[in-house]
Amino acid sequence: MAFIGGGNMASAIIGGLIANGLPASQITVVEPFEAARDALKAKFGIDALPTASAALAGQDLVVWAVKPQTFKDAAAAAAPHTAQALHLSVAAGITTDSIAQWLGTGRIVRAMPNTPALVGKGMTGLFARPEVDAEGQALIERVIGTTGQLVWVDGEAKLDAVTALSGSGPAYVFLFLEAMTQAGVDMGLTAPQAYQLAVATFQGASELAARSDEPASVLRERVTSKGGTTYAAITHMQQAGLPQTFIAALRKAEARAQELAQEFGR
Ligand SMILES: NC(=O)C1=CN([C@@H]2O[C@H](COP(=O)(O)OP(=O)(O)OC[C@H]3O[C@@H](n4cnc5c(N)ncnc54)[C@H](OP(=O)(O)O)[C@@H]3O)[C@@H](O)[C@H]2O)C=CC1
Ligand SMILES: O=C(O)[C@@H]1CCC=N1
Repeated sequence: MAFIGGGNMASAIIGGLIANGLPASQITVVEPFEAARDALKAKFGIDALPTASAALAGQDLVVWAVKPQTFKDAAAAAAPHTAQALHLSVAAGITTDSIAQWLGTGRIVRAMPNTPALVGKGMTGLFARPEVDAEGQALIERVIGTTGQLVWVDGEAKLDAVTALSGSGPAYVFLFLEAMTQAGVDMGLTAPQAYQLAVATFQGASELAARSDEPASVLRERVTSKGGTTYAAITHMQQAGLPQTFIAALRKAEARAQELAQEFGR
């Protein structure tokens, strides 16, 4: 298989594949940025190519891990060498109609992964065009399955929702971690203590939610003793409009995904 673009997201998927036994020798990467090529060599022993070439011919699967802004140019360079392959794109916003036009094939799956894929805890939304058969979908599941969980969506527009929720989502969690750590420091904890408390709280609460049959609202109520500390904090958050702000923020991310399709699509 080949990767076009060898940055953050490509490294996350390559890391999962290698950890699950795929030899690095079976992975070809095209990456114009020298420092990124050096990182691939150091991390995985992969000698990435600086430009697309005939070395891409005969690949079963080509993973597109370039930024939306550079997809069209990267496709123009690689398309002549990849006509036979199944294609997997992780680019935010870029529609499979655009990709099909650039590559001259409709055998495309669009994915929206997230960076916890780096530690095997990724969450990926997938959409397959009708041209992709069951065998192709199974291959994609084997590849993405090495990075964590996956879910297929039945309409391509839903991938913009996946992008807003789980694709960008780790950044929201990190923002909360930053704020909780700051609050801990303000209250007299050391920064490492506050950070450990915040990270462990997210880990524990997420695990509890994942294992519970009850909705998050019930789990929240169980923490919220009447007239207690949690009540004081949650009431402040609700009065400050935090839930509505959060929902509106995700809609901004969804809208930006739609804009990317307009700006950088065909
Ligand atoms: N980061 C994230 O959390 C997520 C990202 N994505 C998507 O993944 C894609 C990649 O993002 P990310 O990995 O963060 O970005 P990176 O910038 O880390 O990686 C993209 C790499 O592609 C290289 N590149 C640029 N042009 C070409 C080309 N013509 N041929 C081959 N490679 C090229 C870039 O080099 P150079 O720097 O020189 O331009 C860069 O190293 C994006 O489309 C993004 O929407 C999806 C889900 C989550
Ligand atoms: O911010 C972005 O555009 C990409 C897509 C999802 C996460 N990072």
